[in-house]
Amino acid sequence: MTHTVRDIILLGSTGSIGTQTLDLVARNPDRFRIVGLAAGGGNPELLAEQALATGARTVAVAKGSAAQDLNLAFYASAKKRGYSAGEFQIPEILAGPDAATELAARACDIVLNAIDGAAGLKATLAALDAGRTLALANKESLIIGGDLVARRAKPGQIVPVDSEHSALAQALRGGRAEEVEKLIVTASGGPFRGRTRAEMADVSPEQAMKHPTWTMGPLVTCNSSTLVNKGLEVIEAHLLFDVPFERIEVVVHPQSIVHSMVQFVDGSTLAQASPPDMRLPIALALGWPDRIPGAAPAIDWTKASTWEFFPLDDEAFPSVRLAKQVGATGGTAPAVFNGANEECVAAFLAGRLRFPAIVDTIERVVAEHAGSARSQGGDLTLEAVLEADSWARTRARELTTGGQTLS
Ligand SMILES: NC(=O)C1=CN([C@@H]2O[C@H](COP(=O)(O)OP(=O)(O)OC[C@H]3O[C@@H](n4cnc5c(N)ncnc54)[C@H](OP(=O)(O)O)[C@@H]3O)[C@@H](O)[C@H]2O)C=CC1
Ligand SMILES: CC(=O)[C@@H](O)[C@H](O)COP(=O)(O)O
Ligand SMILES: [Mn+2]
Repeated sequence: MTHTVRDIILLGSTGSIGTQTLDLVARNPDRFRIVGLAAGGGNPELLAEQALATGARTVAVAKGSAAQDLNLAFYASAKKRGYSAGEFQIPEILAGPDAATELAARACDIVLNAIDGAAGLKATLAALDAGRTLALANKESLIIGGDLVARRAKPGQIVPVDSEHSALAQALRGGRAEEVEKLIVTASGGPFRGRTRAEMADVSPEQAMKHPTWTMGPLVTCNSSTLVNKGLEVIEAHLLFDVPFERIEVVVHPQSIVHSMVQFVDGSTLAQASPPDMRLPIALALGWPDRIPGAAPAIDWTKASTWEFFPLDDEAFPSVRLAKQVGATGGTAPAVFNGANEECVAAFLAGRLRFPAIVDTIERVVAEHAGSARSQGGDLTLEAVLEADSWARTRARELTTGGQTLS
């Protein structure tokens, strides 16, 4: 069966999701073509190599100073490939903090946003405003943008890449919206599953980076160790599928084979199960609603296996409860939650903050925000979200430096 080739602009191409996406695209040239790549500028050699390998027309790099490195890297890569001068095309280079946003609005069929953190927000808005299908891995942009993002998206314009939300979207195909009883979001439980708060007091960044089942970028990996990732994912599920928070539950599933489930009013639960491999949800998002044959290995049912499910330990991991409160508050509260988290994760990974202080600080910054004028309602604007994000980062920094480090 022939397919129309879909042109893709990939934001965050040098990262974990980005590189897995390029692997998938390379294996399906009859379906997908890369027309644009964006990265931060931390790895110009890899970005140049990717651009030459894909023939991307345009390359965007956030660090303005990286443009020169990129140019040099293109020629070095071309030389390494044995290309003569006329054999390769130097792509257009966009450089600066808004380069990815400019690229996201360029002609294509799909923008896959795989930037990490709040930095992906403007590009998400630009892709939606340009009418592109947005394959969304950058969960933070939806979560902090909330209604600002949701009201710019046409029905079906945002397709989830996040494994749990891809699973939920698949299971939701099994019934009508009014037949949904609840969403069950699964969590690996992270590297510290089973520990008490006291037993996590002195864990190191290296320990937090040892995710039990997934290999991911540093921010989402640290967020999985505090369960902040799961809290973010509950808000993401609420925004994507319009299910109230009280009907979204988290269950710990250490094997990370069931990627989430939908329970219907008749008592039936539909689950999506596959070995933990992000190429499957990436492929489904790019091919939606079609499935891409061979996207990732399936479960080997000839082998014995055990799947476990446990209730979440809210005492040891309060971030999910906090995220639900923040999500229900809405407005700029999610931006404050996420901004404080990104600041504290950076401090923890740099060895400047103890692990328990990540969620403790988020809790305190969120509480201060709730009591301040800035959290008033009304139509959310980009300026208000960015201001709340910046305030939260500053406040988190103040609380965790100058001897005020929380327990
Ligand atoms: N990794 C995974 O398995 C999963 C990830 N996600 C989500 O997907 C997103 C990406 O995660 P992951 O791939 O792990 O992250 P990584 O840290 O591995 O990669 C982040 C990518 O974003 C680029 N980047 C950072 N800032 C900018 C910017 N301002 N403009 C353009 N590019 C930028 C980085 O470029 P550079 O290399 O130059 O710094 C890098 O290519 C996150 O939101 C994460 O929560 C969701 C589910 C699973
Ligand atoms: C693969 C993916 O979607 C990640 O968000 C993953 O879910 C993180 O694992 P946790 O379940 O430990 O948060
Ligand atoms: Mn996930």
